[in-house]
Amino acid sequence: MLAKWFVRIPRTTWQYYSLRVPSSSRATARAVHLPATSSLRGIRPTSDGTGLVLSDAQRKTIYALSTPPGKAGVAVIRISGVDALQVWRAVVCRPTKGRSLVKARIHIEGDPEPWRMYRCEVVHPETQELLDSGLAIYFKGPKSFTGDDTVELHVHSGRAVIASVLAALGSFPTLRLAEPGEFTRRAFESGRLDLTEVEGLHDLINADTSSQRQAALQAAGGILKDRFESLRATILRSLSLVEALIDFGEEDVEDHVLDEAKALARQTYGILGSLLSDYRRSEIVRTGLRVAIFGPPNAGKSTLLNFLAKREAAIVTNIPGTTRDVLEVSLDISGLPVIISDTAGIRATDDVVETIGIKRALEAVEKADLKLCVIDIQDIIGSSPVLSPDLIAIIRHTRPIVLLNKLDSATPNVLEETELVHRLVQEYGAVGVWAVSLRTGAGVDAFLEEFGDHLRERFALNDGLNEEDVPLVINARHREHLISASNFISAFLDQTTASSDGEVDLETPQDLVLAAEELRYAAQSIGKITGRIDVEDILDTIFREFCIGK
Ligand SMILES: Nc1nc2c(ncn2[C@@H]2O[C@H](COP(=O)(O)OP(=O)(O)OP(=O)(O)O)[C@@H](O)[C@H]2O)c(=O)[nH]1
Ligand SMILES: [K+]
Ligand SMILES: [Mg+2]
Repeated sequence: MLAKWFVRIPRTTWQYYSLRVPSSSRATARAVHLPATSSLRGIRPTSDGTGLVLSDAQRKTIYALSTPPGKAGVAVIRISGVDALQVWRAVVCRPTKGRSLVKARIHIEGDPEPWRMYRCEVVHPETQELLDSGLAIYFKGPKSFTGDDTVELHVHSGRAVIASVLAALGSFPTLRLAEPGEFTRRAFESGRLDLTEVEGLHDLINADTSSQRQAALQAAGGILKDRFESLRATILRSLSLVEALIDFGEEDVEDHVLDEAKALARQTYGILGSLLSDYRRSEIVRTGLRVAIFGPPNAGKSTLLNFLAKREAAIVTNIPGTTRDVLEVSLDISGLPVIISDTAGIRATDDVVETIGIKRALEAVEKADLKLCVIDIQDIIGSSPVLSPDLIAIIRHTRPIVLLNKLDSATPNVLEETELVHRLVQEYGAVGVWAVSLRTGAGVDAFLEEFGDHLRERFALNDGLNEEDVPLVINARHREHLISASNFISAFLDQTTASSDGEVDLETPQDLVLAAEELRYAAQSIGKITGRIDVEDILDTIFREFCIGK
């Protein structure tokens, strides 16, 4: 059981440190000595955002395979915690020439130099049996990923080798297998990473496309953290001005103090607004851009999907009305994650199933970030073009990119003489028209290249996400706290803004105290994003999503 006790060290009238420590004597000693030490390792803020918690999980040494299980060149096994060095002393031996499995092993003299790779043999700590030969490295805390002493064993990645090394580590009574994400959790708890960096790391491991990788690197590298911390600092500066007014009264503080506090709040409010308005773009980078393919039957919509997916994802036949349901495929187009859906051809029909399919097609088009209308080029050539009024109405409404397919069936300069092409853009509002043959591949490369550029341009997803002025990629959790911070700041501004008679409605100091409270809550909301404010309830969710060994 954890005995909770708190050491409160007053800082200002409203800030204090508190410590919650386990009841073991060692932890107690650390807690008692804490104020005198400069290092705050293993300590993080408490729920009120002003104190610090000493993590009890910090004690146990954990180990796990950090590379995917299975046959490969190298497997990395990580051991992290106070006993890491002890593990090294017991299992890491000097490489020897004769490969006898049973002969006495020579342990490396003295302790390893940190951050240096050693060629070694890995042996069982009790039987001294040779398990594998490989490499070992010792990271001395706090300069390690977790912040604790860490040893990495690089062995051959075979099931039996990995199993024997893990079993050997399991024979240490003080070691236990790490839970999913536990190494990262310790990095967070020791203050090496904040929550946005943890999330960035998670996204980096799961990044499939280059834009996801860039956004994840941005977060993992602390850019999000820095921006959020600076927002929080601005709110706190505003708050300290209001606090000064409260503490010293209007007579002793210069006139413009409240104005200055409000200007800072307004500035923050603006930044929050632009972060939030950019959320859809963030979502696109994180989860993918939705593109819907639609058009008349038999235009080659499913052929296009298969072409993009590089596999036979959808059924293609020359029978109009082949596709009935919406079919979704995740793709990487020019480094962007794209979820592309193929839909039923739009036409008037009595078929019940097809009718439902067409309804779903229209819904998918409505939902999509980008609409791609595929039309058989034959349908628009000649004196009597056959685009249905329904389809024209949908084009007008959705402003799609139009792909004229089956160029192979037309004469090369067909587009110049086709009036409808010009009308598609000028009258119906298509954002672009390309002509291709999905059968011969003519025009397809040019289309894909320009399509990729179009996506990047339209959603401001240019290369160089790490540049200062590039918008940040935020996730749903960040968004929630940004919204509440924005609401609190707006409430503060309301409460301190001149009423209709031109007088600021702050009759009593009490009013100012209440307004200040809004700023305090706003700062707390931002603090929750970085994990500066204790967010115990969501930690489990975040770390559970990691794999074991990370
Ligand atoms: N000549 C020619 N035929 C093509 C081309 N692209 C596709 N087709 C053919 O057109 C027919 C219809 O293709 P699909 O991909 O099934 O068309 P769809 O738009 O998905 O049709 P539905 O699902 O029925 O609405 C098939 O026979 C394809 O082989 C092309 O560029 N040139
Ligand atoms: K078809
Ligand atoms: Mg189809």
